[in-house]
Amino acid sequence: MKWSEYTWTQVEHCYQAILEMPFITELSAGTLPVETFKFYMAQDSLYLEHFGRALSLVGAKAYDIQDVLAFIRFAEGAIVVENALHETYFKDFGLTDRGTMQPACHHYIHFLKSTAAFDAVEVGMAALLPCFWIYKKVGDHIFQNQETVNNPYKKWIQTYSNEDFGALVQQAINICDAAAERSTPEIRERMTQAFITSSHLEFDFWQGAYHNRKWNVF
Ligand SMILES: Cc1ncc(CO)c(N)n1
Repeated sequence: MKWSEYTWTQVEHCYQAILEMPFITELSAGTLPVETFKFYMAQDSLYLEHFGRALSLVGAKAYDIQDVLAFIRFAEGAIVVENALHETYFKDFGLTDRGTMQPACHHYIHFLKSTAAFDAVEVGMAALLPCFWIYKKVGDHIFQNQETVNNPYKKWIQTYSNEDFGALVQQAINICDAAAERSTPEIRERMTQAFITSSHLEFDFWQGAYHNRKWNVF
């Protein structure tokens, strides 16, 4: 069994729970409050910028030159999506200031950056994989179960259910499988743990947005 196949079985429950989260079901139905989506979008803009930085760092550490190239392209892609958020979604939803990182985003990004910086490169790759894979699966799920014609969040759904994103996701999975294959059982276990942690943090990112979770103000 491939590392990715085994590891996915470890997050299947988390993934099923994500599909049932109010953020996801309401986004899918088009009934998610606009203020909730705006909070999510502002946080996601910050997320994507720093996700791009973490991808670049893993790219710089990769052994295989093709993997270096792939991660640099992923990083570019994350920053291009961030720009698209700013150019279109922010304007569509009347958002001007993205503000500062709130707890869920802060936790996730700092986990990604510290894993990318301090752990083995394979573990960094595995930590970054749910950002691709879970979004693709959630995007496809929402796309297939859509009932609303004029969903205000249609563009978001298209971003993650389209085939171009699907190809990138498959490439990221393949790179992780090849890296796992070349590594040791100990590293593979750390890869799995990092993948599980990031999957939980994906859940928490949506949960934090749904509940408008912010730092205390003193
Ligand atoms: C929190 C989060 N994870 C993954 C993606 C997709 O790359 C995103 N836009 N935001």
